[in-house]
Amino acid sequence: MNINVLKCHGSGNDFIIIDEMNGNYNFSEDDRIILSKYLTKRGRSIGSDGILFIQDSDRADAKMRMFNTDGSEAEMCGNGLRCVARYVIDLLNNEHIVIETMKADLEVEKVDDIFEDVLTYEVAIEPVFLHPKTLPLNVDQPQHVDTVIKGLDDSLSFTALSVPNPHIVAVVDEVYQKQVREIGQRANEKKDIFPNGVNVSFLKDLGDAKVFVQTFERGVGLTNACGTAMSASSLVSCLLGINKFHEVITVLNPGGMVQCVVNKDDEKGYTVRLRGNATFEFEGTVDFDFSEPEKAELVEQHVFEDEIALYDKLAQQAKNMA
Ligand SMILES: N[C@@H](CCC[C@H](N)C(=O)O)C(=O)O
Repeated sequence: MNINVLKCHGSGNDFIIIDEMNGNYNFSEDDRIILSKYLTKRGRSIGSDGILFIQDSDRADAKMRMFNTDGSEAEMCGNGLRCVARYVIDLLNNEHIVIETMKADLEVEKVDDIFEDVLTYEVAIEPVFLHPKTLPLNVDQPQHVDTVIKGLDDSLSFTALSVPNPHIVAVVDEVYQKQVREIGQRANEKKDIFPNGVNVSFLKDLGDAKVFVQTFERGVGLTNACGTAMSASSLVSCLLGINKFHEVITVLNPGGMVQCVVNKDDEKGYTVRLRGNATFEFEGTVDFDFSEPEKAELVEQHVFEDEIALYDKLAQQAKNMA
């Protein structure tokens, strides 16, 4: 069968969008898992950090479902939601819309560019919980803030939170990719501690409301950036007094940069607004046979060269700032 795909990224965290609202594909749940495992393999048909399926919603403007490269489905995806926001906003010609996700219906909107000519979108990251059972993290206290996780690593202190996918964040003096990978892999092997796995981030404070964040993503591995992780890390930086609630935090990452504002409200508790690019790379068609998924072939139809070049400038500036 032929499947239309749109390749996109948020902060270099890249995805394949498949529009099931207009595509009429009738995928089963198994089909989505197979597509996620095969189309995301780097060096093969496309390659990405996951697939974003856009579906009809009976209560919002559209529904986003996010699948990791191992075929697991995530509760939420911040960088992906910005890309879906752009796609649906363009489709409906409406700049403020609501997207249904697994745990919440989230407002998304087009906002002023955070970098010259790089189209920018803002998404709500909520609900946020600090109770370890919401990840789940098997520990016996109502919150796990800046504390060693027994059985993971004795030298690192983590804060655990769900936004609403599960995250742990360590504040460190220097970020070493090798260490992030090692701890990320270990955390995701230890099902007695994290039964559903976890996204693991290391945050370095750069001063002046700027931080650098590197993440090992559950179901994927090290990525250029993870939107929910940058939101979770920003919240942790406010909880630990590094940054301030209600103020813009610039989050640099290996793929670029975003802005986060962490809000604290008596009624809603903690919420985060995540703002950044949603860059389209190319659109095309994949010839896919579910009985021979490894033979999938991409026919590129249109490459968005100008957007790619404009984003490269942002990424370069982010590199200079980190
Ligand atoms: N990259 C995403 C998060 C994707 C899901 C994550 N790997 C999980 O399993 O929770 C983001 O931008 O938030």
